[in-house]
This record gives sequence, C-alpha cells and structure tokens, in this order.
Amino acid sequence: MLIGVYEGGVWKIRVELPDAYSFGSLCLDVINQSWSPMFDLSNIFDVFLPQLLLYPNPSDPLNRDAASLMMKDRKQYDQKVKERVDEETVDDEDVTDEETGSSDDEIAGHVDPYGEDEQVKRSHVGFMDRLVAGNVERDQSWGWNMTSDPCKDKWLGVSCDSQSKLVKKVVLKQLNLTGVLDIGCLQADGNQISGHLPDSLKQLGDLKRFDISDNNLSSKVPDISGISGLITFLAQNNELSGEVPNLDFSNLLQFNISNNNFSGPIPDVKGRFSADSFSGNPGLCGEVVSRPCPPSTRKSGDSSTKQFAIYSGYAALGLVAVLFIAFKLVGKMKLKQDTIAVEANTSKHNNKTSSTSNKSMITENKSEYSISSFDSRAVLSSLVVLTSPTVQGLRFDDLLRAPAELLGKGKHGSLYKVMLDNGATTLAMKRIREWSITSEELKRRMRRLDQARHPNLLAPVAFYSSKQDNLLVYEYQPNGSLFRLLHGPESGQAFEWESRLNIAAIVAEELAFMHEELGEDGIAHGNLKSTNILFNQNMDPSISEYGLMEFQHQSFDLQSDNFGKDSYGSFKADIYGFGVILLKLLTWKPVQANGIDLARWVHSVVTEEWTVEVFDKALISQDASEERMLNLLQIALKCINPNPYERPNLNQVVLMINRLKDEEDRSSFDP
Ligand SMILES: Nc1ncnc2c1ncn2[C@@H]1O[C@H](COP(=O)(O)OP(=O)(O)OP(=O)(O)O)[C@@H](O)[C@H]1O
Repeated sequence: MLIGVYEGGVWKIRVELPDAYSFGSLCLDVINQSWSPMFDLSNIFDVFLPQLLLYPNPSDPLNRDAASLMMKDRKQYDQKVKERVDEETVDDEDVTDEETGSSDDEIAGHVDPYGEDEQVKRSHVGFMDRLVAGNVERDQSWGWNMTSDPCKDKWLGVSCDSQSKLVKKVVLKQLNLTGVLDIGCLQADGNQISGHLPDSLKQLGDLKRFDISDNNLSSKVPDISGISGLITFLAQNNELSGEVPNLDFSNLLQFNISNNNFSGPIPDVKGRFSADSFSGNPGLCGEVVSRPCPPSTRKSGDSSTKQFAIYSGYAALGLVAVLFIAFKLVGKMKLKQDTIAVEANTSKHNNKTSSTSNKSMITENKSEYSISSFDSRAVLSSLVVLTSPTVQGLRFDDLLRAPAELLGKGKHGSLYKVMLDNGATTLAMKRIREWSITSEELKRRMRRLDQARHPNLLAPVAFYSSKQDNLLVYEYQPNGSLFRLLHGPESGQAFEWESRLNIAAIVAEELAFMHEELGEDGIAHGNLKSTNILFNQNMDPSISEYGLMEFQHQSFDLQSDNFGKDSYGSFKADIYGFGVILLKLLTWKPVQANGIDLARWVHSVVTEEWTVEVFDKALISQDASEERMLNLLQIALKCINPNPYERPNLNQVVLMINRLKDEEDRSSFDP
C-alpha cells in the first residue's frame, strides 16, 4: 500500500520475463536497468516500484513534463499526481490495459478537464456509489451523477448555500441505503472549512488517515482514542482547542497539531514527535516543548495518575529531606553507610577522583539517588550479581559510592561509567526509571541471558530492580560503539572493508545464537542499533543491552501496523535493525527515525540508478570488491524488507555473510 500522494491508487503492472530467464530471482529490468538477478519479485513489488513512485528520478525522466513540474513546483506536482490517482482509481474498471500503459507517460502533460468543483462532485458521486453498492435501485431523479449539478439540479438530500451555491449539508434519510462506508482516509486539508468537528468522528473505527490541516476549524477534537488503527493525524493550522487528542502515539506515523489553540500537558508521545508537531500552541506544556507544566495541571485517565505519581514522588522527596535534617539535628542517625551524602563518598573516594566529570554518582546525581537512599539497607540486599567473575561480591553501596561519569542519556535511561577499586574495575551502569517490566520478568530475563552466554554478547553482570528504579550493570567496553567509530571524533580513520565485513559476520552470528537460544523464551534484542554494538580491548564487536526493550524498530510498511507487539515481531524487528546496521557499514550514513530514513534513501538511490553511489566513498577508494559490496547490500535489503514475514531469519543471514567472507578471504590469498 502506498502512502502520501499515491494513497488509494491502483496500478496495473505487466511483468515480462526474458526468454533466457533461468535465475531463481528477478531482475531490475522493470525499471529500465541492466540485468542483474539480485532481487526477487517481492523486492520489486514491495520496494522498488513503490520507491520509484515516491522518489522518481527527475534527472532521467521517462516523462519530461512530469519531471520538470516536479523540479519547478513540488506542491503542484503532488497535487497533480493526487488528482490523477483519484481519477484513475474511480474509473479503474473502465481502464483497459492499453490505456493504463499510456497513462504513465502523461502525468504532467495531462490537462485536467475538471475544475475543483468537479473534483468535489466526483467525491460525492463516489460516496453515493458506495452507499448504494448496487443493492438499491437508484432513481434518476436523485441526481448524484456527474452530468448534473448538486445545487442547480437539486440532488436528493443536498442543501446548498443560497449565495455561494456550494453544498452545505447532505441528509440521506430513509433511502434504504445498504452499502458499506469503510472510511479509511478522511482528508480535507487546505480548504476553508470552519465550524466544529462532529462527535460522530469517533464512529469511524476504520480510519487510518485523518488530515484536516490548513482550515478554520475551531472546536475541541472529539475523543477518538477508540480508533485504534489511526496512523496519520494532521490538524495543523486551524483554531482547534482543548487538550491534545488522546491517541495511541506508538502507532502514529504522522502527527501535527501545530498552530492551533490547544492547551494543557502534552502526553507521552513515545519519543516519536518533536516540538515541531506542537509549536504555535502557547497553552501547551511538557517536556517536548520544553515548557514545564504548572503543578495544578490535571489530566484525566492515565496521565493524571502519572502526574499524581510524580507529584507524590516530590512530596516523598520533601519528606525524606525533612526527616533527614531532623535526624541530623537530634543526632540519632549515623551517617556511615546508609546516608547518601557528599562527605561520605568524598572521604572514601576523593583521592581517586581527579577530574570534575569523575564525580561520584551520588554527588553528581544526588536528587536522582535520594529515593534509593530512603531505604538503603533494603536496596543493599537486592543487587543481584550474576555469574561474571569480574564483580563477585559487588554491593549496591559500592556502586553508589564509586566515582562515576555520565556517558549518555538514551531513550530509555542514563548510562554511567563507574570506576571501582581505584579504577581497577570499570563498569557501565544503565539506569532505567520508567519501565513497564515487572521485577519478576526482569529477573527471568536476566537469568536467561546469563545462561545463554555467547563470547561476543555483552551480558549484564549484575542488576537491581525496585518500583522506582532499575539498574543494569555491564562490563565497560573501552573502545566505544560502532556509532562512535562511524560518526565520532575518530571517524576519519580508515575503516577497512574487511573489518566491516567481519563486524557484520560477528554481529550476525551473535544475534543468530541469541535468537536460537532465547526464541522460545520470547527474548529478542528489541533495540538493535549502532550505539549498542560495542568494541572490547581487541576491537571485537559485542552486542549490548540485549533483551531490555520489547520493540523499537518500526518498519515503514503500513501493513505491519500491529507488527511487533508480540515477541515474534521483536525478532523480526531485530533483523530489520541488523539490516540498518549493514546499511550503515556500507554507506557510512547517519540514521534517524530508527533507520527508516536511511533505508528509504538507499532504496531511492538503488532504484534510481543502481550505481555504486550508495556506498561509502572510502570503500570505493580502497578498491573493495564492488560485487561483494553489492551482495552485502542485497542482504541488507532483504533484512529491511517492508514485509517482516519476508525477512530472512538470522541463520540464513549468517550463511550469506559467511559465504561473502569466504570469498573475501579467498580473494586476499589469491588476488
Ligand atoms: N558497556 C558499555 N561500555 C561502554 N560504553 C557503553 C556501554 N554501554 C553503552 N555505552 C555507550 O554509552 C552511550 C549511552 O548509552 P545508552 O544505552 O544510554 O544510550 P543509547 O544506546 O544511545 O540509547 P538507548 O537508550 O536507546 O539504548 C552510548 O554511546 C553507548 O554506546
């Protein structure tokens, strides 16, 4: 299914196989490229053709008019495409193969015989066609056809504005209509529609795309939280008010309510939408727009409970502080081990702390740790140390008192480098606060990970879980992450093709091992990306943070909306994540939006030209084998197949990559 301007379009595609066709897969001839048996039919239909439509190559056009319009005025081009798609879709049954064949060449050259009114009329007629659905005898006197005018010819049920002669109201009562109105897309953007959004909106249970942007609508948005499949909600540039609509943000691909009058706290948008989606609403507050919400702000449902929890947290903190001072004053409390105070750790560690960044975590993040300090004895007993020899006997209190450095804040928490025993042991500690996992589930996962050890998997060495906090302790990896290698300060250094292939092979093997071992337990990685591929002293890559998150990567296939909510989805998401890592190794390009943008870019380049453009220039200058790079790219494309069910499993991926590695090894012995 295509989105954007092509949504709802229907294409007839004729595929001819060459007489000499003898390969197991198909070629790119369909888009005018030279023969290459690299891709199978599903790649062509699911990826290349949609990509060709969404990212046409105007510098090498089949249709010059279309290309020049696209270059000159993208908006008008999109509009033209939309009109053409609507037209072809409505008239689909009447279109012969020959007509379909010629229509592709005429997108921009086509002169639209209809004005805007005709477009509106066409939608009305289409609407009635659906309602009638062939079951009801349609009386000619009803109108509702393309040869008459809804206002002048007084279509049944239609009332018009007496001055503007535009349709104002449609009432279709008791006409015995039986058709099905499966509205998946409600799009009325760029008009001057004013008034209220009807409450009945919530009855459109099949709605996927809702776009009322650029109008003059001025009501609250009705409660449409029950529309579970909504993937687009665009309402920017109106005068809408009230609270931000309560939607399933983890499902939405597009969301924008900027330039309205919305007010109140912004709900948890799962990190998917930035301030741009909310700007121009001075009454909104929350982290996304960097405007703290006043304490009096109340929200219904979940968020009010959350806020209550936050404010209760503050209250508890205040109470702790008061108690702490009281205890100090009356001298009833000894500050030796339990108290989290600056003096306590400086006395033990100040001679070890040389730089300002290497402060104790307790000093640096005192407020963050004050909750843990509430009952430090309980905490001490609940750090679970796993089987790693590095940290035997480690206590929670050792971790808290050791000098620490904040390495980064990811989507799911903060990561600290913790130095124990005068720097002899260095650990990485991930702190995840709001995590919906239960302690039991965390324990189960940690145990399984501990049992399923792979030499290249960075398994946790200890963990701690309480209601407020979860800590996961890993061995510190001194040589940074793959992300850093590619984009960090050392990124200028040569990064050989052989090393990249090696990394790909090791990571694939590691992941395949984990999937095999933990498949039955439903534990996938869930958040595979280049910051989670770390290098040890020998520069061997290892996967870290395995099994922490349920599902992060979203395929850009809209059909897989619900995909990934089960553990099978998470395994397939890992394969997608691995595909993006391969793309990074091949292209050296940064990734945004979980790799979807990189995947799209690669597809667009591959589709347009099928040249080596896509590869990192350093690889080309190293004289790396083009054939093997193309083969690795092919594997990456299989992994990021928009249809998760079509992705290979990791054992297949390992086989393919190892085959490439063998070829590479043979070629280096026998150049
Ligand atoms: N064991 C480790 N040793 C050394 N560096 C690490 C270790 N674990 C993570 N890092 C690095 O610390 C930084 C922060 O990691 P963190 O996991 O908090 O964020 P992230 O991976 O960017 O995002 P996310 O929260 O989605 O995992 C990253 O650059 C990561 O590569």
